[in-house]
Amino acid sequence: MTTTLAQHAEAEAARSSAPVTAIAVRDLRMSFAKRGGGSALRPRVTRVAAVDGISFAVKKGEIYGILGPNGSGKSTLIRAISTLLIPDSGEVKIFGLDLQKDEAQVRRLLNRVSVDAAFYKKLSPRENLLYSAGLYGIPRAEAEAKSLEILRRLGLREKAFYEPLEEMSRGMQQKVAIARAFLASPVIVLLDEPTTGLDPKSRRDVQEFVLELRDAHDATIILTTHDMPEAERLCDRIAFIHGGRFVAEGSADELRARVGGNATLEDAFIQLTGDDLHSDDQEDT
Ligand SMILES: Nc1ncnc2c1ncn2[C@@H]1O[C@H](COP(=O)(O)OP(=O)(O)OP(=O)(O)O)[C@@H](O)[C@H]1O
Repeated sequence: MTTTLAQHAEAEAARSSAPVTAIAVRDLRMSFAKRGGGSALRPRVTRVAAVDGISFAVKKGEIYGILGPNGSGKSTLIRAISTLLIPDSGEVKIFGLDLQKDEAQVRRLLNRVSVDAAFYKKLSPRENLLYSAGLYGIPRAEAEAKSLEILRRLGLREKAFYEPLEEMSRGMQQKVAIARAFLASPVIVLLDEPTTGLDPKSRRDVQEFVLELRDAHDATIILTTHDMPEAERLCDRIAFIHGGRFVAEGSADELRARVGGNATLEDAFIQLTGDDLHSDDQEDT
């Protein structure tokens, strides 16, 4: 069997004892055209910078959190890293592979979970997961056992495994999306607000599952959230994003220390961004 570029990059990473950079993002920029003002015949179109020159690096096995309010650019950043959007400029490297030049290789290393996950809604979680497993080349019996184990672990009752997805709540569908992302034991997982809309018990199930997976499989994870306790609990390092820019980066302790005293992470966010995480979204600011 020939060694792919990606396998080679991973093997190189495993050989070295120094922390390996899994994801390196350099000066990434992404803007969208937005209509506003002008007349009905001649609407004014302006460009809105959703991601405005972001650079950061994530080490192999790290859980890196991106914390910011609605409209701050989290999803756009995740979509650009997962090859769903082509950025205006900048560079993303995954284990040294270039996102655009080596797209096919990179795609095999990445898995993204978001609330807008695409499924065959008339089919059950079992059918959807077995279909995806087939695409990953996982044998059917193994896929069936693994899917069931992950869904149980995420607190989904077994009966739901066989019911059409369209009859399930959004939270349950979210768990199926998470199960699918972890089915193939991916090297890098991009979790776009994985617990938004989940009840407290489900949120905890998902958080514990994410921690276990990182510990058991050394997966590298980027996670976006607006939940402070979630960021503190899961993330080795956190970046505060505001208006498409990273305003601060560090461990939760480091971010709190930058503000001083007995500051909470929320205090740190407010002071460092000059904004409140729970204020109205940033889309029109
Ligand atoms: N497809 C698009 N077309 C036009 N504008 C977009 C598009 N996607 C995002 N935007 C704009 O880019 C900015 C950032 O949006 P983005 O969805 O990345 O924010 P977010 O931090 O993920 O928000 P949320 O927490 O609500 O998911 C917003 O101003 C948004 O309106």
